[in-house]
Amino acid sequence: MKRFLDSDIKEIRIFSRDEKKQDDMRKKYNNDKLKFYIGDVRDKHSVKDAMYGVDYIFHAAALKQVPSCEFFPMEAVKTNIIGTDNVVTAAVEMGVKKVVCLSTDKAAYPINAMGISKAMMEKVFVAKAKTVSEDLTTICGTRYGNVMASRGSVIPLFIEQIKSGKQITITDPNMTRFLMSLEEAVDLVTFAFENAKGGDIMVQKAPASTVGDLAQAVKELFKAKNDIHIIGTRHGEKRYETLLTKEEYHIAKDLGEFYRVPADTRDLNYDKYFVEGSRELTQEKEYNSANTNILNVEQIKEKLLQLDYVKTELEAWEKR
Ligand SMILES: O=c1ccn([C@@H]2O[C@H](COP(=O)(O)OP(=O)(O)O[C@H]3O[C@H](CO)[C@@H](O)[C@H](O)[C@H]3O)[C@@H](O)[C@H]2O)c(=O)[nH]1
Repeated sequence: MKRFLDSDIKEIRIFSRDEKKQDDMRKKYNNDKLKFYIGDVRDKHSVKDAMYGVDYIFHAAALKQVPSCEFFPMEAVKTNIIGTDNVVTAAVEMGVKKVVCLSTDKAAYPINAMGISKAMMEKVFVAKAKTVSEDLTTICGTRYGNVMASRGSVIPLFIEQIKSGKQITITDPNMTRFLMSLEEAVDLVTFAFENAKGGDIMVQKAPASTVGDLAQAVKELFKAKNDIHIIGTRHGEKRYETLLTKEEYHIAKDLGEFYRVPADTRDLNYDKYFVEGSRELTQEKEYNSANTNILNVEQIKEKLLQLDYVKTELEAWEKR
């Protein structure tokens, strides 16, 4: 938001369901460029109403918590899949120039309802992208891993546990997750906005860490003595996350800091599949949080100290 407010963009529309969060945001930014629209991606009318005169869309609306989607998978279907279809269909109808859809590493080789619904979301926008001329609407996406210290995630949880003198709960110390700051996630979305072609999924190369080392790094920063309690994995969790499947790695373009996964442009002509076959899928490796650059405790601490949230919490903790 900060980056957009400082640009020469004429108007920024926030479309979401939550009046309270919108009101908080209105007060926080206090800027006439920002306009707020109440609606729900599940309701195409409300989506369309917000799109008059709009050039670009960043579609981030989602049910994104793994456990809640596990218990209410149809809710994930409605928001993540049907909601995305509503957004991209309305965008095409309204002549929006570009739509960037935000996905997650949990959509690659998905095993939980959240990841499966996000994988379907990717299928929905890639298929739509192929039906529309890029001169009219370019539809593309990004896929990224855990955003460090995002709301409800494990870093704020560890910090709260330390502050309240509780045990630090670790699911599986050897579980790995990609680590990205919010700034890096925004860089990826901006990169996709500037460079992606219709149907592309953009992925950013990122380091990872084990959850055990992450907890240790937080403990050391806060000079905490809290005990560690191993609680076991939660509903629908994977030991490691995948940002590029083997199949995608095979076709992905390495752009330095990013990968571009282009859409399969073949058409629906079954003959070809039987007669021609296609490229050979060799023993490619996938790109995952277990084979990327794994940070050690010192490196995680360095990365944590770059986060405003952690810096503020740490200062308050040291002054207590
Ligand atoms: O008490 C806890 C809670 C979590 N974890 C672990 O910490 C890691 C991160 O967990 P969390 O911060 O809850 O994130 P994820 O479950 O990995 O999911 C987040 O990251 C995804 C990207 O992978 C996003 O799509 C999701 O919306 C977002 O919730 C995982 O290995 C958990 O097993 C613990 O060790 N102890």
